[in-house]
Amino acid sequence: MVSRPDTKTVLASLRTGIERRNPAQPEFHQAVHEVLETLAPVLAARPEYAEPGLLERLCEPERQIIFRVPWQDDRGRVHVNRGFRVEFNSALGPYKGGLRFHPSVDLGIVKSLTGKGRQWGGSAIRPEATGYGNVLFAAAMLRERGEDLAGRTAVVSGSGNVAIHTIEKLTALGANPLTCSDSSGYVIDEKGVDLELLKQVKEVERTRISVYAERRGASARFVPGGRVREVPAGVALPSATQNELDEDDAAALIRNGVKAVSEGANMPATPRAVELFREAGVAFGPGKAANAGGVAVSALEMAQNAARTVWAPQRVEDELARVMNDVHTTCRETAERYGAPGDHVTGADIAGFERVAGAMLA
Ligand SMILES: NC(=O)c1ccc[n+]([C@@H]2O[C@H](COP(=O)([O-])OP(=O)(O)OC[C@H]3O[C@@H](n4cnc5c(N)ncnc54)[C@H](O)[C@@H]3O)[C@@H](O)[C@H]2O)c1
Repeated sequence: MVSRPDTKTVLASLRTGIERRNPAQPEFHQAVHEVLETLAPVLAARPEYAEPGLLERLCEPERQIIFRVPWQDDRGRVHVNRGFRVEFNSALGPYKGGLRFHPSVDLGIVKSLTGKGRQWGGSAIRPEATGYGNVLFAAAMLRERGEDLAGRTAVVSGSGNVAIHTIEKLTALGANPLTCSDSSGYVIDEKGVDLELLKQVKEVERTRISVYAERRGASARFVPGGRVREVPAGVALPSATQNELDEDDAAALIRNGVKAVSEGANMPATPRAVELFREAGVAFGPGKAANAGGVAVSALEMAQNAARTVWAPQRVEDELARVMNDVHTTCRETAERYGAPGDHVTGADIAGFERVAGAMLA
């Protein structure tokens, strides 16, 4: 009789194979590793998932396209960059995507982003929804523990699309966002970030975040090269870029009593930082669930287009709130079902996996 290798051995050999086949793609390795780690209980409970090469297929994109992006700078010089499109898995229907323009972009980063099933939303990205949705997810995690977002201080990193709308929603729900940042450092504003001034500096004038502090007056100061972890707060919403929050940041946030951390950016917390939050019992919202608001509103937009109707903004916001609550409930219930109550990382990974794996097997 041939004995089956145990789940741990299957996952370890899969991981080694993926690293060998995809060299020099650390973000992709990180994304795969994070998910595989949480799948052990579902593979042990449902051996059929391990049989038909399902995991191997899930970890290999259906198609990858690398293409030329010529562009002209302000002096009229032409540059040639590379673009990447990764179509990972269409088992649940059409691919969903976004656009990222950044010097760090390569194939490994693109492979680590973008895949969300229909239960998380749908196709492209709408501006306010990712930040709004992340705040709603953080609020749901706090509610689950009998706590409230209103009245809490928050640290937000970044000052782009996600950060700005995160700050807007925090303020609307009665929390106090104290910080925003860019790659030059961060601003702390004791009175709470002034959204209009931030938009003027970043969206209109497109200048450095230090200009915000120069104009804001006594309540704000700019900390060059600093990291928002230095600021004590009840909630942290990293909303800038991948791997911006490392284990030292996590330790400082935990020491300062953070209650909830929710990822607005994709993979902003390093694996070790996530581990520390989970060990410390901090409510942690993984980006694959917490920042799904953008794709959710895109799906709502498609529904309106198909019905040739336009919903009032409030209706879209109400729908977004419903979707984010559903995403949170799915994470919570799945985590409970697999013996990890309160662990939204496990809940999000297993719920997403079950959905895609089920469709592929069918
Ligand atoms: N826009 C969306 O709807 C959406 C949806 C899901 C996930 N995301 C993810 O959220 C993140 C932010 O997206 P965005 O649309 O706001 O991008 P953006 O380009 O509008 O903003 C990024 C911000 O991060 C800042 N930043 C970059 N590197 C930094 C660093 N090292 N330290 C501090 N600040 C830094 C930039 O100055 C900028 O303000 C990305 O990881 C993106 O993939 C965005």
